[in-house]
Amino acid sequence: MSTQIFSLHQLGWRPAYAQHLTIDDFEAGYPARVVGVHRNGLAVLSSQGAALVALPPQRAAMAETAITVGDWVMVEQDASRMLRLIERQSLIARVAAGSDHRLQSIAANLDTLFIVTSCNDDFNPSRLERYLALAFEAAVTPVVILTKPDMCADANHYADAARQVAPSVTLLMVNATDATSIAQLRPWLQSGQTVAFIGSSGVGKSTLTNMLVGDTTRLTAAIREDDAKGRHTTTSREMYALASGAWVIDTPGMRELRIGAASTGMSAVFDDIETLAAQCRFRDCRHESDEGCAIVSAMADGELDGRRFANYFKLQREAVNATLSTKERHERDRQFGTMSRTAMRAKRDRQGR
Ligand SMILES: Nc1nc2c(ncn2[C@@H]2O[C@H](COP(=O)(O)OP(=O)(O)OP(=O)(O)O)[C@@H](O)[C@H]2O)c(=O)[nH]1
Ligand SMILES: [Zn+2]
Repeated sequence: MSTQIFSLHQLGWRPAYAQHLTIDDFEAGYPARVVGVHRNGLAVLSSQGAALVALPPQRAAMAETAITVGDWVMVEQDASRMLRLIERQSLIARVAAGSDHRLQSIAANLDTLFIVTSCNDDFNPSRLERYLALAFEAAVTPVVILTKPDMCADANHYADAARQVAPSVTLLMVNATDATSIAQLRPWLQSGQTVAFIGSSGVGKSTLTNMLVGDTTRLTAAIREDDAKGRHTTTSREMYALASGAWVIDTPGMRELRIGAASTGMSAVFDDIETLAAQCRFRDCRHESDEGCAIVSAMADGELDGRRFANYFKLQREAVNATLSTKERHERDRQFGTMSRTAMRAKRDRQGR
């Protein structure tokens, strides 16, 4: 079991968390940060050290969706049992696979989301927009990292394209294999800061984190702890400390993110398009013909990239889908089913069968 003890401040505690707690809360328990979520409880770190705490019975069933890595919880004094979840400052969630489109928590209380892409074929403005919308929706500050500038003849071409997509977002060009270059990340990696890396396979996320972990013992290593019945259990952590004192959240869920109901995030990334849409002559403009449509006219003038508008449309559709209730989705699927059956019948009729 890890013996390192962190202060609340080192663990990322902020005064804002205390605003939602009462004196009674502090008398009953103490705050702890969730570093792993398991079927039999939560792996937490607090100023008392590492522990595996049980979930209250009503929480256990919904633990996987309700509490996530990075969360702050109150733990009962002496009982190793979670009392309550402390209100989050930010939350990355995704639409769960399956038909009910539940929102599933992935990572909580992040300060920065590093969006990693490379100066090569991986670079894709639409994917960048998707990740940016996700960060803004989660209330996390995005920072774009362009890796492999050393392997490309014209890295500035990629940097310009990234700036065009997100003029107000910080962009760093980082050779992930070079410690001097990685030092550019320092302002976001101060003690108690929590970050995550997102991006396609092979863009350099592990290279970056491995370099940043430095000499300290990597805390992702499984730790052995006694569970409530005195048995040894092995728990793995999905949040670990960097040499600088910052925390990295690295959960499997981070690698499979789809956008959810992201209206705030969409507005932050596509404010240019939403401003244009407000100038269309008709309030319900579908932006398809040039009759008083500010968007069609901006595309014709070359002021708005057709690719960007198409991606806005696509993400918007995904976001709407995510907010439909199961009943509405069934109704839509049923209508679609009727439509395709009618089409099939028409086709058979035409073929004289
Ligand atoms: N020259 C150079 N090589 C890099 C850079 N960033 C990453 N690489 C190399 O690219 C390869 C893939 O990097 P990884 O760190 O494994 O990529 P990843 O994003 O963690 O990939 P997954 O684990 O599959 O998600 C490794 O061989 C790295 O050494 C860079 O900035 N410059
Ligand atoms: Zn329009």
